[in-house]
Amino acid sequence: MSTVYQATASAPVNIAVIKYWGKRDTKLILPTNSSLSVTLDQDHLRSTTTSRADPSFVKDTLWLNGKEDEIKPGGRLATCITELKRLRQATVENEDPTAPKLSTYKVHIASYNNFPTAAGLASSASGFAALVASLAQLYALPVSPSTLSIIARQGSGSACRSLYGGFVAWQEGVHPDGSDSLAIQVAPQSHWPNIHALICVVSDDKKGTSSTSGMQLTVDTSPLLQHRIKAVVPQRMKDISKAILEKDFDTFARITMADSNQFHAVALDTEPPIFYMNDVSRAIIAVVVEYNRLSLANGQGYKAAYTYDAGPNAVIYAEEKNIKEIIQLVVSFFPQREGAFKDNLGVFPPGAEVNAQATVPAGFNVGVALKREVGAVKGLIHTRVGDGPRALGEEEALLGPEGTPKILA
Ligand SMILES: Nc1ncnc2c1ncn2[C@@H]1O[C@H](COP(=O)(O)OP(=O)(O)OP(=O)(O)O)[C@@H](O)[C@H]1O
Ligand SMILES: C[C@@](O)(CCOP(=O)(O)OP(=O)(O)O)CC(=O)O
Repeated sequence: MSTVYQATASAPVNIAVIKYWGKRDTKLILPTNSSLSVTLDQDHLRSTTTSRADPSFVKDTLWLNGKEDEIKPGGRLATCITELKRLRQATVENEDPTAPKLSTYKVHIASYNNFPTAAGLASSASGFAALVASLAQLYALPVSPSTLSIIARQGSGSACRSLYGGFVAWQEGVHPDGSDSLAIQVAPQSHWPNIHALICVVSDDKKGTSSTSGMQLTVDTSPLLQHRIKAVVPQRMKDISKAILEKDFDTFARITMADSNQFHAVALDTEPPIFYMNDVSRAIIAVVVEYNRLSLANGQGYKAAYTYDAGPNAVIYAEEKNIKEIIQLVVSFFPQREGAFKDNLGVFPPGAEVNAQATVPAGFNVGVALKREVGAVKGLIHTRVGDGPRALGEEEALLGPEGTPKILA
């Protein structure tokens, strides 16, 4: 029997606290500013990808969630695959003439997201990171995650940050070829493991204006973006990195919310204007603002930080010690359908009905938002900071013996 060259990896989602919005080079995906994110725990949200190289395959093929996804020549997927084959040849095959020439074989790739694709839950980030991680493993590339991040970046900018766990910066870089536009780890998951996240799924529909087209419209038309790039982001990158290293949640929260607000302000400053948040998003902001007001009045500083990407879903970052109170508060305004809250981290007693846990802290002004109907927030995902891509065993492989997906859509 001939050798099967196959590898499986999973990769996490990341949610930025300093937002990437704008490219200076659209082909290489070079950003107009640096950004910084928290990698979320792939025990809860992940993309898993299996890659196989075989001389009998006739074309590079990708199945996403069991359905074939076209690999357009010159497109983002093709670029990532080509770059990884090039790296295999340069760093392995040219060094060791006995190494199998995997770079000359076509690949079959099967990937699965355990959450909705293209719904503003950063599936492109975990998806391209898992693709790059699985091919890097298949090709036994002797390179760092930062080097791999340069390739993932060319799949989707935000994907470069999912090559590391913990707290991750994407340095914008200065070289026109993009060789220094890469991800670095500011701090590992273990540095501040009690950073938790509550994802409030306001909508899991495919969004109206994609990040890719939206950000280019902003680059082309928004005067406010120029101010953001020059005068705001550089200082925020320094300040939030320091806050992370010092585990200073108060500063972390203040900068996170200010940066989300400014990202949505530059979207609004675009011609024609782009709106990603809706009334439910804004009501969640009102609840978090009041929660922090109360906490500040009690001398406890900020206890929750909201952030929104290119869609209406909220991510609320908080320290573990406050997350139960925050979930109880959120369900007071946004009651959940049965089963819509997954108690991934065991906040409530087993079998507890989450709506029955609803309560607001003493002194909280409930007039800041209206209580919504069940399902206005479709789901709540409680997760936390997590690790970087994982190599998985054969039992987790998504390709069957023939090199086609085990599960079809
Ligand atoms: N597991 C995967 N493997 C390869 N590509 C993927 C994977 N998951 C998603 N993608 C790619 O990412 C695209 C979705 O990206 P898009 O930016 O529209 O949505 P999103 O990532 O959910 O939102 P955002 O990046 O704005 O937070 C998919 O159409 C597909 O091309
Ligand atoms: C709002 C954001 O989530 C934008 C993400 O944009 P993408 O990485 O999806 O864009 P492309 O590079 O064109 O694929 C902010 C962020 O993640 O930093």
